Amino acid sequence: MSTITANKTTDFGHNGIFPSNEVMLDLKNLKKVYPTPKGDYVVLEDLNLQIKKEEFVTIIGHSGCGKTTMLSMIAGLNEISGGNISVLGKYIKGPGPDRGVIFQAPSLMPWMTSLQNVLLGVNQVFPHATKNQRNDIAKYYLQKVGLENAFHKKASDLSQGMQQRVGIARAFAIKPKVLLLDEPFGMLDSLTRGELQDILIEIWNKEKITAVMITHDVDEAIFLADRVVMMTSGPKAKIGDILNIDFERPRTRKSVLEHDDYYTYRKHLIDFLEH
Ligand SMILES: Nc1ncnc2c1ncn2[C@@H]1O[C@H](COP(=O)(O)OP(=O)(O)OP(=O)(O)O)[C@@H](O)[C@H]1O
Repeated sequence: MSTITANKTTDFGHNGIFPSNEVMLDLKNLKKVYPTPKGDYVVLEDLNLQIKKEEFVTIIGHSGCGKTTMLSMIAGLNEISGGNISVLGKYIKGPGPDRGVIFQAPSLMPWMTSLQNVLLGVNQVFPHATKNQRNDIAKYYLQKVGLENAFHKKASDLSQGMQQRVGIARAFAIKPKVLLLDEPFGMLDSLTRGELQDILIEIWNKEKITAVMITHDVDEAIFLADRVVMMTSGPKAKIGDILNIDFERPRTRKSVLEHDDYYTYRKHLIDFLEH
């Protein structure tokens, strides 16, 4: 039986917890202030987090604590008010192809086909590849998400689950170093959700990229993650606690549910959220 290793990140200090050559993503003393009519609102303050290469990290925390704010800052879509974020030791200065994003709603171009939607990113990131090569990349990832029969279907004709599959294919097809996922399965029924979790893990495992995913679902957080990061409630939210999930991979839902530590992990996360 493995043991629970829950580390308080407040003990980590600012020099990091992992050797620098193992770190993919480094958030140092991160701060975010939103100006509001009532004055400045400090959402995040002194937030420190390191994420290792090829790690799958899930983020949980109360609604409104600042999870999306943090993720959008990593994506380079939201300005940093203080501190810094680096990818492989380089400070980020805006969005870039090294970071792919999957949102809750995939925001596809509704009049374009699945293939055309995936090609939008591929064409930008691989401008020197031939048209055939770019088509092959886009089709490869569409096949991976089970859309081999829907290359030429318009996005507006696809179900929500299929649209999210296109969103996943689109994000992987630009071959990012880091994949950022903001509640990607939040709007889906549980069966589709399970299927897409399996697809996500399969491609993540094959591509060896780093994944950071926000979820409100404690079971999803445990099933997918190497570590579950818990954010404190705002204002001035930071990392409150981190839980290492020591289950072997590949995992099945059954093996996870039957594991001796499953309910201990679950209780740890629920206790954190309830206090
Ligand atoms: N552009 C903005 N201007 C002012 N306040 C904002 C802005 N964006 C977000 N906020 C506020 O910042 C806080 C954090 O929002 P954020 O969306 O990051 O939280 P969250 O943890 O992702 O929430 P949820 O789990 O509900 O998605 C909230 O109080 C929100 O109202």
